Amino acid sequence: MSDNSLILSKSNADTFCTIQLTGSKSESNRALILNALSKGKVVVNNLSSADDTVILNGVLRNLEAGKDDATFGSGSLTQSDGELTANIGPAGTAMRFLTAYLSVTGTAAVLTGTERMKQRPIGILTDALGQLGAKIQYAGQEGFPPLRFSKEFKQVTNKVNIRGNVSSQYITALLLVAPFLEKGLELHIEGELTSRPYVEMTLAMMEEAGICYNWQGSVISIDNQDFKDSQITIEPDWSAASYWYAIAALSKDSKIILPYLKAKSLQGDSRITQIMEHFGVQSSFTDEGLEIVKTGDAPRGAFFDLKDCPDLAQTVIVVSAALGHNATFTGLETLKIKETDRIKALQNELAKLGVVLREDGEQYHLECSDLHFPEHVIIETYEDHRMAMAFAPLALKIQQLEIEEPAVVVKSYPTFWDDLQKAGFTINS
Ligand SMILES: O=C(O)C1=C[C@@H](OP(=O)(O)O)[C@@H](O)[C@H](O)C1
Ligand SMILES: C=C(OP(=O)(O)O)C(=O)O
Repeated sequence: MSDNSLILSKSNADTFCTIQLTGSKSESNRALILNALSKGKVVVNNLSSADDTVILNGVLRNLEAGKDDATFGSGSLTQSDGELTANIGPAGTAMRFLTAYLSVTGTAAVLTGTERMKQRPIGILTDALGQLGAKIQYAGQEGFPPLRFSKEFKQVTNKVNIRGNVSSQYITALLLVAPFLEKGLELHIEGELTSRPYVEMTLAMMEEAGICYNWQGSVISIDNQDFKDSQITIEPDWSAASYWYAIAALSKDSKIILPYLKAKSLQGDSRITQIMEHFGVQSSFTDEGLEIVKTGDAPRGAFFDLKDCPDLAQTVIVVSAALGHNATFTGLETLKIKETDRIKALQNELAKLGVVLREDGEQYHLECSDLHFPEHVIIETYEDHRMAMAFAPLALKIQQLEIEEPAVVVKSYPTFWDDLQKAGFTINS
C-alpha cells in the first residue's frame, strides 16, 4: 500500500442502505451565478457540499465583500502586485461560468486553476465573449487558462456564434449572464450541441428565476431583464447517485434508498435509471425517495450513446466491464478534455481486469472476453473524482481494491467514502 491510498473491501455481496446525497454541483453552480447577478433576489436552498461549489461560492462571496486574501476548499482569492487572482482549482464549471461573469461585470482579475485546468480549452468561450465586446487576455498559453479580465466592459452586439460540440459549459456561461447584458443575447449554436441536457437545465433554472427565453432551432435569445424574487431548491446529485446504481448492479442482492431524488429531474444524468435496467437494476420513486433494487432481469443492452450524459460514462463502462457485458459506446468525444483524459484512464485501469476499451472512430468497443478479478488491484485516479468513484464498486468483486489518492472525491461528493462505510464497505488506509 502506498502512503496515499485506501483499501476497500466488502465481506458480503448484499447492499441494503439509505444514503442522503449532497446537492447537484451543476445546479448549485448555476444557482450561485444567478444569486450573484440578481444581487440576492434569487435565493438558493440545499447548496451542494461539492468542493467545486465551495470554490465558486467562495470566489463570489469574497468578491462581493471586497476581500482579497481568502481560501475556500481548494480555491483562493489573493492579491499580489496590485492584481487580484481567483484560483478555482479543478472546477470546470467555476472556470467557465466565472469567465463570463467576470467579463460582463467588468471585474479586473486573473482567473486560474490547477495544472490540468490550464490544459482544458476555453478559447471558444473567450472568443464568444470577445464578439460581445469583452477584452480578455491569455496570461499563459493562447486558448487556455489563466485569463486576465479588464475593468471595462462595453457591449458592442447581442449576436454571438459559438461551436456546440466541445463543451456545453461555454453556452451555459453565456446564457447565465445574458439577462444582465444591456443589449441581451442572441446565441447561434453552430454544429452539434453536446451535453444538451445541461443547457436545458440552465434555461429551466433561469425560468425559475423569472427569466424569459426563446429557443428556436439553433438560436437561443434572451433579452435584458430583471430577475424576480425566487427560491431555487437544489436536487441531490444524480451523477453521485450513479455510483449507488453501480453498487446495486454488482451486489448479489440490494435495496438502496436515495431520498429526495425526483422522477422529473433537471439533471440529464437521471438517465441512469434507464441505462441501469440493462444491468438488472430497477428504480422506483417512493415516499422515502428513489429506491433502487437489483432484480437481475436485464434486457442486455449492447449499445449506449452517452452524448447527453458524459459524466455517467465511467460508471456505466466499469459496471459493464465488471459484469462481463461486451458493449459499444458513442458520445464519448468530450471525455478527453475533462479532469483527465478519461478514455486513456479507463483503458489503463480496465486493463488490470483484462478488459479492453477499443477506439474505433466515434465508437468505443468494450471487450470483456479476458475479464478476471485479481485478489489485489491498485486503481490510479488521475486527479479525477469519477475514476475513484466509478471503480470503487469493484470492491464487491475484488478482495482488496486499493484506490490511489482517494481524496479526489471531494470535487463533487465529499462524503463518498463515509457513505460506503455506512453501506457495509470496509476501508483500511
Ligand atoms: O454544465 C455543467 O454543469 C456540466 C456540463 C458537462 O460538461 P460538458 O458540457 O463540458 O460536457 C459535465 O461534464 C460537467 O460535469 C458539468
Ligand atoms: C467534467 C466534470 O466537471 P467539470 O468539467 O465541471 O470540471 C465532472 O464533474 O465530471
